[in-house]
Amino acid sequence: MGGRGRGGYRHGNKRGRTQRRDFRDGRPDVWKKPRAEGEGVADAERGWQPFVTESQAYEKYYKKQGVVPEEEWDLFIETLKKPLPTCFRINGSGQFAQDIRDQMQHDFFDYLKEGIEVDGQMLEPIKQLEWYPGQLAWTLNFSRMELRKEPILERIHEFLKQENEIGSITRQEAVSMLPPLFLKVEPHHRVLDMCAAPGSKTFQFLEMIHKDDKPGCFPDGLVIANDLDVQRCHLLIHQTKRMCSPNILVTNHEAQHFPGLKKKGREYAAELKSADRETGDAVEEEMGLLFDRVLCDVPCSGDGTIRKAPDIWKKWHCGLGNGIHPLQVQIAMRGVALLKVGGRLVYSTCSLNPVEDEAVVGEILRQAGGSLELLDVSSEMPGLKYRPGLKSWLVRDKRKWLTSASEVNRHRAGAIVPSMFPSGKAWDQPEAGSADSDPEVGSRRVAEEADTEDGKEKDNGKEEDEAEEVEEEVPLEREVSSLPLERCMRILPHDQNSGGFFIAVFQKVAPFKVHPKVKEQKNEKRQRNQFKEESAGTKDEPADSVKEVFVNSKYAASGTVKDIEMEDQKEAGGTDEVMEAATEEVEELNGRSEKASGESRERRFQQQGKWKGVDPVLFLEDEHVIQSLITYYGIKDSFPLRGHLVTRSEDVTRLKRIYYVSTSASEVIKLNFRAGQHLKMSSAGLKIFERQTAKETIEHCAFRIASEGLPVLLPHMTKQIVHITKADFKLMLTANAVPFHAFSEADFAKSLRSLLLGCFVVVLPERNAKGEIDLTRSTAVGAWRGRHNVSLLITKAESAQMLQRLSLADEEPKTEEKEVAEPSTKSEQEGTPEVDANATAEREVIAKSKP
Ligand SMILES: C[S@@+](CC[C@H](N)C(=O)[O-])C[C@H]1O[C@@H](n2cnc3c(N)ncnc32)[C@H](O)[C@@H]1O
Repeated sequence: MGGRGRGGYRHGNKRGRTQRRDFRDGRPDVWKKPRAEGEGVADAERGWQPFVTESQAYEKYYKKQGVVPEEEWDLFIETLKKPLPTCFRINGSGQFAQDIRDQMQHDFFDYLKEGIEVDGQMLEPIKQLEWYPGQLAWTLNFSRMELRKEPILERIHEFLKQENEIGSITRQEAVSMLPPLFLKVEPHHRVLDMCAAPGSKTFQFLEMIHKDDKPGCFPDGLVIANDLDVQRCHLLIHQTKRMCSPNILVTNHEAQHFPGLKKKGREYAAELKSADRETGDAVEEEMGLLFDRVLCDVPCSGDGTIRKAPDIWKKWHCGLGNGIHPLQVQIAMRGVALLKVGGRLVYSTCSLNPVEDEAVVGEILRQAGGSLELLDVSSEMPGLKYRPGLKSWLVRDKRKWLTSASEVNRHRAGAIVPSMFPSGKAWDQPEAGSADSDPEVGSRRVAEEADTEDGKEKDNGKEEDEAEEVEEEVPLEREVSSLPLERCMRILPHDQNSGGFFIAVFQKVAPFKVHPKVKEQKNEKRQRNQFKEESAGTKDEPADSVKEVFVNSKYAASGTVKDIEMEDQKEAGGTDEVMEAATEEVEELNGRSEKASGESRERRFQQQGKWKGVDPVLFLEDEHVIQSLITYYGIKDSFPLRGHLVTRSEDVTRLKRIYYVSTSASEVIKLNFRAGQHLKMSSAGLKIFERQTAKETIEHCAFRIASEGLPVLLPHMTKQIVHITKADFKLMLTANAVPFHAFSEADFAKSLRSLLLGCFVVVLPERNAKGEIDLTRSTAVGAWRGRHNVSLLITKAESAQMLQRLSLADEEPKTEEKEVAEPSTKSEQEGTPEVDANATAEREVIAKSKP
């Protein structure tokens, strides 16, 4: 749908509530000083200590790695100590996005082209991100104080805040916008976002998938957004809801073990039999769940985000990168296995560390053994300043700089693995011809061992870095990789006043075959874990593999990426309140049996494979329910319900919510059934119907339209719709339940009376030049028809936002002068759906407080 998530097709969804964080101020800003009693009081007197923005360990490490040319070092460090500018981009593309861009340009940015003076100081002008396609992204660098002092800046701030709230723009770190752009997602692509939460890049993928949508049509593509962390999955679901897309599945797996959904047993054998034996591998690749695009935005040390999270200065040590490297390789390799031949994969980190960056890319290429090409994408983003990837670097461990795996102490071999070095060669690489002679297997084996090392051994980088006082010699001889790692891109913060970032873009050129030895090791490991689990006899304990990753991800995320992303998300609308609501809903989907069995609601990591505690996604096949929906809302054949409605409950009588999935999502759900339900889905598609409880309406249809579902359903509805005038719409927005006789248009009251009791849709139509209703620009809101009056199914805040948006606020009537009756019967009050009880009560308060 044209305006999905872009403010174009405005409807009464929860965007207002989700986005109500201040555009700039909402984020807990670590740079912000705590509010002082008296503004003039000195920092020291107030007890506020500035962040320490230096770290010997960090500076030594990066100086020696040669990540930054010597002559730029001072500028690099100086930039790292400055707060990060704010960036935002206009959501979507096409005419609607260009209109907003032109409005911004004309109303605001043209005034600021030359910069602006505040307190005698010239501020930086607002700048376009040169490399962002369509000139749809900007960066601005004003402090709160500067915003307050200059009215034009204040107005810009307000404008951006409002547009962010209604979903026309998204605030996102500039460099974080890059991976989806390099993936070049098309509407027919199946995309896997392996480590997706909180979802800023998933949101971009959905925009790309829906970029050519016509009202009422869905693309063939699909986005599967996965994250290990259950709570972050909730955030992801919440974030992507804004797009109102049925083309999304949110899953909750360890990315390195993401299920391939390959069919097993007889069906699989039969298909293989009918295929050409010679190309058995290719056939195997084509079966199961494969993707056109894969993003591995992996967990990392996050030291590229140090400007936004200056606490990293204090926490940084070289063990962070070393510890997460094996997991990064594993995740990427799983991505490679799940990628179609011809497809693209992006590996990205917000770390500048070559051990997390080039070393992983090198290992991916070695393990992929010719099935992958590292692409030179330097011409794909004109204007983007970046540094080519390094071919040579060092590994630091136990206060030593190491040039190759041969220098690693045997007792450290579990923590410092060969793949961390430029050559990737194992220290004990066996003779050619032996079973272990393949270097990829050698390094893989050590990586696997590293997994099973105890956390203490891995985690000792900090003490060693802190203890270091003596300047040691740096080896002069360095290994140099023979791989084309210069095709990777590192973005240094001082290049374009951004965060630090690393990207590598791959193309799969041939089927990838996991080395039999690696397969064997994996199986052995799986069996070991199973055995341990069984002998421990504690079903509640996650398998060891899960624990290992838990350690790794905690390690990677502690105080860095996770927290920052989480804060970002909150800033983008994920308030605690919203998180709770989202959590509750997803828990209901995911965790009913978990709750029933008394397990902790807070449990974040669940078992892989045949998971428990998560209700499966089921197709709604109850003909009575489906028929009642079709009849009540007059749903056309152009919107097929059969095979597209899913639920989480087998018991139709207790069904609370119904979700709509696109054909592409439906196919994956079916495949999941055939393959034995290995995919653990936290959410599927978008919520389209919710159960209504009012007795008199249930006989017609037990479900009302959910706000997210309205934009996709409306173009296919023929019943329960009324068109409203601005004046009457305003009345509905400002008042509680409005009696039929209170509307100014007699015809409108008549059409209301002709509706069936229960849910209906109010449309404030916008017409195109030909006088036809343009649904993409019209406003549509779910409403409730009682016996004597009607009310909108939105909250007070959403009403207020809509009033403002429609520029109706100025012409508001004095609501109290216009008598608005209360619902006349108790049953009618009871008939108003629960979610609206608050909304209507809140609206009443507004109405009464109006002058
Ligand atoms: C860098 S963040 C991803 C940011 C995200 N791509 C975005 O743009 O909003 C890394 C994510 O990886 C998740 N994670 C950590 N270990 C993981 C694993 N083994 N499998 C899947 N996800 C993992 C973390 O929960 C975190 O949400």
